[in-house]
Amino acid sequence: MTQRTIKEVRATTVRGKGADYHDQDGYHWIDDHIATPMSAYPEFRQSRQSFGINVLGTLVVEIEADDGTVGFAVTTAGEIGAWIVEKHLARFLEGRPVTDIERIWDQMYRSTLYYGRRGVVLNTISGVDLALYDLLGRLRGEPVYALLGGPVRDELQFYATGARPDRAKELGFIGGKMPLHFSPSEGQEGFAKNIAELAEMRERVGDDFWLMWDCWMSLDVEYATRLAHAAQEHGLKWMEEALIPDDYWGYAQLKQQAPAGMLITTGEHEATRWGFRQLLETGVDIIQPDVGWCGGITELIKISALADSHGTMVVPHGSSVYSYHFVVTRTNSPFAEFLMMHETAEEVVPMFSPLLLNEPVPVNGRLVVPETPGFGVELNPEVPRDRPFTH
Ligand SMILES: C[C@H](O)[C@H](O)CC(=O)C(=O)O
Ligand SMILES: [Mg+2]
Repeated sequence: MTQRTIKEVRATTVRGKGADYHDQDGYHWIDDHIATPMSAYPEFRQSRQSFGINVLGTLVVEIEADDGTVGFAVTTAGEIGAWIVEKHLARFLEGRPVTDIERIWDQMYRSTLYYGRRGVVLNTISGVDLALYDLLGRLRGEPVYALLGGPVRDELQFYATGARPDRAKELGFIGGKMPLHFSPSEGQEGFAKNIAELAEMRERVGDDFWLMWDCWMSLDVEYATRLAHAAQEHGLKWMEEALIPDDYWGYAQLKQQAPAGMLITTGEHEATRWGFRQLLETGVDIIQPDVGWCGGITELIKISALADSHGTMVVPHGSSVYSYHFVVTRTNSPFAEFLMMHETAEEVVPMFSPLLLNEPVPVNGRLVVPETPGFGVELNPEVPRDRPFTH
């Protein structure tokens, strides 16, 4: 391949749906009285949008090579991310060879340490990193999974996240992860309703189907431990993100106190190899980095190797194609998540719809990752984008 250099980096933003999958209008299961850290405040219990879960919006990073080829990626970072890309990070890319992925990542990370390390800065770095992989794949005419060493299995199998594990079973998924609806602030009555929902879903799906709970950072160690023990008789496979991400000590305690055989999982709001090192030391069973938030593919390779050396599985959070191209290359990522973005979680729809074209979805719970170059998706030209900053 002719050595190509990066000509220009552009950051645009999109409002509504897209990578900010919480920015839904109208009824959606994903915003219907889900337990969160904000459930402590009754006025913010019913809707996550009420406390601003959708304020960021989508960031689209495009990287153009000197021959006009454009790679892109999407993540949750909106205008803040667009500013970081245009005003700060672009300098580490423009004029560099497109293969300088490690150097570019390292310079983006080190140069933002004084205001970054986690959160929206790492989301943004992830977006740039993924766009670079997309560009390299397009220039080489290869899917990203080939750049990562090639697949270790022929197809992916998925569990589904949504309010209807019973429907997920009919659709061929291997399990269903449902949101926990009631937080500790909703007392014993809420606790009983949580257990009743699980029991009812177990009735509907039968004994052999995986059922999991996504607790979205809403619990404390005492409540999570009690809930885990009460859930055991209903065959809960794992309890996800029970605690706030900074409570590494709480995760260690929860892992020790949880019933034998029930998995403790977390990590979608964690970032970088150092954050995941701390998490791995707690003994959790599965780590769940979001590829668009944890530092991108470049960082995920390191996180995954670290997890492998601990004997821990890596099952990325959501992330659509950015997850699929990675998961298919790693033996310690035996299955993938599919986030049901259908309003009532009854049908399979593309996760980042309507922003991406050609976004693959599982059929009968399975997917052969397409061999289209890069991540194999295109931006939908009908979705309006803004470029709030330039450099
Ligand atoms: C359903 C959860 O509250 C969240 O919106 C998605 C998530 O954490 C997951 O897919 O995992
Ligand atoms: Mg989750």
